[in-house]
This record gives sequence, structure tokens and C-alpha cells, in this order.
Amino acid sequence: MNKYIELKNVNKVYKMGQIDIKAIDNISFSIGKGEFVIVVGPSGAGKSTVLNILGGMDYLSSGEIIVEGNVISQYSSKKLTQYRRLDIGFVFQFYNLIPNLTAKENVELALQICKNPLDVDEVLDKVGLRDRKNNFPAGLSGGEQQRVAIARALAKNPKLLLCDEPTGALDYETGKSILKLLYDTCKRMGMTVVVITHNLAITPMADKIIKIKNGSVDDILINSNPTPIEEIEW
Ligand SMILES: Nc1ncnc2c1ncn2[C@@H]1O[C@H](COP(=O)(O)OP(=O)(O)OP(=O)(O)O)[C@@H](O)[C@H]1O
Repeated sequence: MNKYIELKNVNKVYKMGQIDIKAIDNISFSIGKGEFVIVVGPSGAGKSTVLNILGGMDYLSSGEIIVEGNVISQYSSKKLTQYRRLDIGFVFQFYNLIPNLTAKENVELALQICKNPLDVDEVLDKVGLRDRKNNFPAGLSGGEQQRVAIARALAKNPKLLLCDEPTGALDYETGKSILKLLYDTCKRMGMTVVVITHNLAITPMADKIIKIKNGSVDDILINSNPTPIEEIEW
């Protein structure tokens, strides 16, 4: 696979008064365009920090991050804001929907700050919400709310979809259906997708598995024959 994204010797130190917390310790890996990647590791391993830095939500302390030939680790805060707005779609564990806006309006709101959005109705259809788009979040199940959040991220037409524990608040079957949606989106749209999880069991569904431990890369596995999530049980 090509090196669409490259992290080179990335370090992140948080300063808490006199104490330095090394959240990321010399991490290097690459991600190919259109790859479905799972970043896995125990609590506190540094997974969210990696994702936040990759998504332009935080600065690294040293090292380099290159996305599509651009050294984003050297971006000014203005350029980083543009990168975050235009190139990155985020999906979090909690859906962060605005309660007094319908599913469709939640997606439309996010599109007001981006340049080449996709058609909102088409994206809502694709994530399986054709008949639910005029519902308010309170009238949607957890899985449906996460579908809205995914539609909101996808409608931006981002280059990279970053998902931090996207099934963390969902039951087993609903979680599986969301993982299937993310995988199918990756393969159908050619979207590069990175999913963070602490659930080792789902890693066989990924093209690449990056294991993080104590802020460092413990292992990187390339999987040429991913297992469909429907066939994985845990
Ligand atoms: N803003 C911050 N200020 C200080 N320390 C932080 C900050 N964010 C993260 N850390 C610390 O950095 C380390 C890595 O945290 P991170 O959230 O990236 O881990 P994680 O693998 O995502 O964990 P979890 O699965 O529990 O979310 C932890 O020790 C955490 O306490």
C-alpha cells in the first residue's frame, strides 16, 4: 500500500505542573489510501492522543506527520483549522448531536463550514436513515444516532475518517452493524478509515492493525484477507 499518511518518530508530552506525561513515545507508522485501520491498545496507551494529533486537534511535541504529501505537523493554527474542517471527518463514542435539530439538520449544520459537501439526503440514505431523517435525536436509537454522526462526518466528503471508540456506547449487535457500515463505507467510497478500539476481538476485520502499548507501537499487522465483521464473535 502507498504511504498516504505517515507518522515519523512522533512524540507527545503533556506538561502537568512540574510533571511531564509522555502520552506518545516515538511512534512511527504509515496508512495507505483507502485502508481500514484499527488502532488497538489498553486504556491510557495513547490511542486517542494519536487520533487527535492525526486529526489536527492537538499538536505533537516532536516528529513529523505527513498527509498526502503535506507536512501537517508544521501547519500554522489557521492551516490546521482548514485541515480539520475540510479533510477530516470525526466520529466519537458519544454522538454529540444537537437535540433540537432533526437528523438531517444535524448533518446540514456541520456542512456550513466546509467546501465540497456531498448531497445530505444521499448520504443519509447510504447510512440507512432514509426513513428517519426528520426525527430528532431523542426519537432515534443509539445506533441510529451514531449513523447520523457518521453521515455528518461523511457528508463533508473528508479525505480521512477518524473514529474514536465508535461502538463504545452501543450494544453488541448494533455495534457490529456500525462497524459494518464503517467498513463498507471505506471500501465503497475509497475512504481511508481509522478506528480506535480496546476490543482486540474485532481486529481481524481490518486491513492493518496497529497495536499501541505505553505510548509506543507494540506491533503492526497487515491483513491481506480481512474477516467480515459478521463472522467475528466475541
Ligand atoms: N490533555 C491531557 N493532559 C494530560 N495528560 C493527558 C491528556 N490527554 C491524555 N493524557 C494522558 O496521556 C496518556 C494517553 O492517553 P490517551 O487518552 O491517548 O489514551 P487511550 O489509549 O486513548 O486511553 P482510553 O482507551 O482510556 O481512552 C494517559 O496517561 C493520559 O492520562
